[in-house]
Amino acid sequence: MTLRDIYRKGELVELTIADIAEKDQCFGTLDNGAGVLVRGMLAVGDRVSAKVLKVKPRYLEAVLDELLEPSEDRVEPVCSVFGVCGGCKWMHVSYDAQLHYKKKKVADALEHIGGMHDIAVQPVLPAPEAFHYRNKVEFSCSSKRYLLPHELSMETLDKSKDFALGFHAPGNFEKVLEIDTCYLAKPSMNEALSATRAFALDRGLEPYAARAHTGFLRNLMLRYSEEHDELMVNIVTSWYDRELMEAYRDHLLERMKGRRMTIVNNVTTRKNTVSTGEKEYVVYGDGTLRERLGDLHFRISANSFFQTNTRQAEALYEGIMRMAGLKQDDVVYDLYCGTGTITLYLAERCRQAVGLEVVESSIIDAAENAGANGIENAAFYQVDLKDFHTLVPTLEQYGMPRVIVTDPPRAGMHPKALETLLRLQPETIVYVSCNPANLARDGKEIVQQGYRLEEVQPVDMFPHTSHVETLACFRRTV
Ligand SMILES: C[S@@+](CC[C@H](N)C(=O)[O-])C[C@H]1O[C@@H](n2cnc3c(N)ncnc32)[C@H](O)[C@@H]1O
Repeated sequence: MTLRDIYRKGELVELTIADIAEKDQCFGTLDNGAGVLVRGMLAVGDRVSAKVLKVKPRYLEAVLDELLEPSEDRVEPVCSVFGVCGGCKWMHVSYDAQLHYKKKKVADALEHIGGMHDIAVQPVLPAPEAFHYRNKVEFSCSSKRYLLPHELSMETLDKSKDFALGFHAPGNFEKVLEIDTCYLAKPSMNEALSATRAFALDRGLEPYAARAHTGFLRNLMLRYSEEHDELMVNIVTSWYDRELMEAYRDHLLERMKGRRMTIVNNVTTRKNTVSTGEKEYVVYGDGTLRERLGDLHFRISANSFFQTNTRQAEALYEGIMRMAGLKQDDVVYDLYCGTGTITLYLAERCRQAVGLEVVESSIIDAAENAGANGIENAAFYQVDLKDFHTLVPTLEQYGMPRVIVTDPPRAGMHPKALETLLRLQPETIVYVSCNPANLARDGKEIVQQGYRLEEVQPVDMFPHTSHVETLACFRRTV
């Protein structure tokens, strides 16, 4: 008998959740041994009833129908829109349990995808703050409000359902869920959110309609400097209206008296929902923030890349430095260097650091950051790393790198970039990864080319989400 002979779509099954699975799903087995992938806000140890969505040849796909007995790992989520907003998928489990499952995620990927057994993954380095840790949050404005079940019947919402400022409902490019307080954002960001909403509603600002590509107010992007307790408010609109922006400035300054801030207006006519404007107007202050990481100082503009959890970024970078084990005379490459933060950390401890990155504005920021910090032994090159090999002859002027740090985007390294890295045969490779599966895939190749995976240190940059950053140190054995 196959599973298809036993189960039907829509049928309810009862099971205990045994493990986490890909794509924020969980896994469990039925009494007869059949495996079930379950969607929903679940915790390992929950006893649930789940509705079958698909019967696959070897397992079932199901969705949570009812929580029968809660897991001991469960805690009360602090956020009233938890479960609807896609931002914090793990807010209902204790922080200790989150760390445990993040470590397991890394260990499982290394074993099952990377074929690397007996790797001692270190306990996850916890974040110093579990809430209000984000230094950048981006809210969207929409003419279509995503209504919560209890709001659907509220007549008072008739008017305000045509305006929402918050986060996109998961998988919905059009509808936005109103957010009053985001528990990952800094308190001053929540103040700016509510002040902006009040201004927009009072002035009757037309919210952006994604499908029709009409409307004025598109996004509210907020950044925060820990060093100066200063906020950057970046209001993204479809066109520029100077008088209105001046009124917005006065409104924010009045509503948020005593808060240090700078205000910019990015204007974009593009269809996509990215907050990068085609033109930027500085409305108040100088339009940039200053932030410190370790001994280094950075200037951050509205559109530059910067690690989102400032304090934990320092811990991450300290971990990289420890694994890199630099000597005074070393040459080190920093692949996918963004605005050069890691490169500059490295440069302080070696003879020459070289940062490589594809985005031109990031390379310009990186060179400026080097100058502002008085660092002369850091060089930056703009390159798509799949073409890394074409740059190698130019880089020979610095000498061979003993250490290479690589911090690729979620997709991991391009095979040609990895091939070039391995051809350079550095003694040490420090791989910084935001995706354990791709770390395992690339790690497998690195190990096959004569390296030993010596240390794996996961770092929690994003509490209450399932994301985990990992540092992996590979040393050449031949
Ligand atoms: C995870 S971020 C690393 C940022 C930086 N290391 C830091 O700590 O701030 C990945 C970086 O890779 C860059 N990138 C993405 N694809 C690339 C490519 N094909 N070649 C070079 N850089 C790329 C992105 O622009 C981004 O800055």
